Amino acid sequence: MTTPADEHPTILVVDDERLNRAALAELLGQEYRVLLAKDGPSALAHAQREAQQLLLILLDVSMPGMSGYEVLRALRADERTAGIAVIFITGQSDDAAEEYGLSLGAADYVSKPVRPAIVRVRVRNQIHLAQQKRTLERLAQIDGLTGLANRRHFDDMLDRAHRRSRRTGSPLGLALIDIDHFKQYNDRYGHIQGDEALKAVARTLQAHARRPDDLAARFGGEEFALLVPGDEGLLQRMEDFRLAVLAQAIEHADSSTGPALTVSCGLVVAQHLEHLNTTDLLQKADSLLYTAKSQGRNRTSVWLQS
Ligand SMILES: Nc1nc2c(ncn2[C@@H]2O[C@H](COP(=O)(O)OP(=O)(O)OP(=O)(O)O)[C@@H](O)[C@H]2O)c(=O)[nH]1
Repeated sequence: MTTPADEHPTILVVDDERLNRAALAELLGQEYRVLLAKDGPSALAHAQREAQQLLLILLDVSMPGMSGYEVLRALRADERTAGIAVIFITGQSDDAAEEYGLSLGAADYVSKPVRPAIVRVRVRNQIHLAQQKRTLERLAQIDGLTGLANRRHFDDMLDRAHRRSRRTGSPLGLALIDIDHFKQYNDRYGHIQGDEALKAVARTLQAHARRPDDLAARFGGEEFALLVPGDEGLLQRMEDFRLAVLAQAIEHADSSTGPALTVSCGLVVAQHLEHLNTTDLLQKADSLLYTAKSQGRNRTSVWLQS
């Protein structure tokens, strides 16, 4: 599995001395994309903007204004930048300073004047570790069977989207989706074929999660979820998705709903989230899903908050 950070590992060099920045850029520029910052505030701005690509920061300790220690503390306090590895570069060579830097969470420590070969190896080691960490983080968010986001990741993203919508007043769309008569499907065609049907529905759902902030997830068993910050056309999209599953014509001879595999959906679009927490939203979507099931399945039940 590759991520943007694997293809373009990015390093940020932060040093108030132009010559030091230039030397490190030259040393590392062949292997990495190197960004430069001359002080703490611009380092933080770079880190926030490039958090997806940025794997490592080489951080000078002594800088006017904001010290490297303060920069590291600010990085750790922001969830977007908290996981970025930092190597301190410093002219101070006493043990206490080194111990202090490492205790703040720096991955490594390099003394000035820098020895190029040593810096190159230390950087390579940290980049390797950072890439492994990102891969594990990605794997921990993915459902192994379908490749969609798993329940844990979905819960995190729902939480985040809910906070954002509360703050901005923008709508939040949430759909829960359940395959109809899936027990009978497994009973007739077997569990392996059942897994293939789950994967087919997952692919169709993913194809309908088009915008960068949309999230298609496996909610559990034969249930899926779609999270859509904003509400642009969500109802239409759910209907398109439901009909696309039907159009795949996956034979389901034991379904009382029809000859092909179908899904039922419960859809909520909420805007005033002061009195609706994430559990309320999920419960609402779940009860709408139940309504869709009890009204005959292969349909979408909707609640649009006005
Ligand atoms: N093949 C396969 N089946 C699964 C998986 N996870 C859950 N299931 C099956 O999904 C079925 C869910 O059955 P029920 O909850 O009774 O629901 P249903 O038969 O779809 O009935 P309705 O929801 O009322 O239409 C069970 O038979 C589970 O074994 C999985 O990963 N693979």
